[in-house]
Amino acid sequence: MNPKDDQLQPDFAPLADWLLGPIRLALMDAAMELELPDLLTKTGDPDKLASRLKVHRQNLCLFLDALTGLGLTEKEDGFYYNTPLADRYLRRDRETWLGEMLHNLRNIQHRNLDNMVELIRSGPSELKGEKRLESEEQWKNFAGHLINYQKSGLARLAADIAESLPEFPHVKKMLDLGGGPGLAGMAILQRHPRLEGVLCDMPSMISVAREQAQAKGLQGRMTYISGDYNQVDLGESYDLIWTSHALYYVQNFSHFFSRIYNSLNPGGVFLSLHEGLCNERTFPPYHVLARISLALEGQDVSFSQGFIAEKMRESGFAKIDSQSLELSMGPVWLDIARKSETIFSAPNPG
Ligand SMILES: C[S@@+](CC[C@H](N)C(=O)[O-])C[C@H]1O[C@@H](n2cnc3c(N)ncnc32)[C@H](O)[C@@H]1O
Repeated sequence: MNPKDDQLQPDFAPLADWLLGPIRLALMDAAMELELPDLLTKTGDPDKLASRLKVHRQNLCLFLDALTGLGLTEKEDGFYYNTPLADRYLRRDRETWLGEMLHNLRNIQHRNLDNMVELIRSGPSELKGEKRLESEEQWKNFAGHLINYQKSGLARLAADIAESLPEFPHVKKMLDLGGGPGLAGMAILQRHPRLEGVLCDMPSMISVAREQAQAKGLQGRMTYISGDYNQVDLGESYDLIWTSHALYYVQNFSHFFSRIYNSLNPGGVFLSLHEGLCNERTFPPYHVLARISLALEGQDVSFSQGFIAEKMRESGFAKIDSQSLELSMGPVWLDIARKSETIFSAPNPG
């Protein structure tokens, strides 16, 4: 073999790195179980931490050193502090606490790791109840985690996107379709004092959303459509429809998008934020890996790139613009569908 050939071989660093995946997760889990991010706001002294937690001091220090390697703590002169990451997302007293979301997503994303080979050999078997993605029971259990997820960034993103539309000053009525606890739609409402909001979701989510609207003082500006969006009347005279990560349960896209089209006023805008798999459904890796457990059990629901924009076009929208956005949980496509070629942006919103 030519010695130069050896230099052309790939490094095995990725394989070595994959071994660390379960270790990283176990460290984060243990930190949350010990409620360390909360405790570290009171003291970073390992002696005090060990005595408060009633744990083995030396092992606690080894563990804290590893958390520092992971990026959840910083260490200085033997004292430990939360990094901004741990401080914002792993403290239970923060409204951006993601503990429940991480727990729920782990249960979904990892649920077939132990029987992966069996699923590859035999294929999916029939799924019942809560395990089915369209089950209301499942979404009911996820309401709390969706609240914190939306507060951690999605709500602001939705409001930024809506506000950036030239039509926004003239928008009077909007629909948040499959909006869960509704904080994305409510954030849009908070950017526009005359806007009325409608939220469509399953009954159990609607009751959570009512509480959220009340807490924000938006109860007088919100109404609700409770039920399966394939069946219920979606309402009419919208200027804006927002939907994110919610179209997986649509039974007939052509029919559904025609209903959306008809529910919009002339000049209305339909915004969709969903992933778009490409490279023969192998990319982006985040979505492909995060959803392999679901896909193997027969729930391969991810959208392919361009699918939603194509359905928008087919249902009569005159102008569709698509752009990709980097979110914390993988890249997504924002598809903006307009009923009219010309953008409605009269000079004075009145
Ligand atoms: C992944 S969550 C997304 C929530 C929110 N749009 C977001 O981006 O955070 C999916 C939402 O779709 C709702 N959903 C699922 N099937 C539905 C259906 N058939 N009709 C109405 N809503 C549905 C769920 O209750 C849940 O709130």
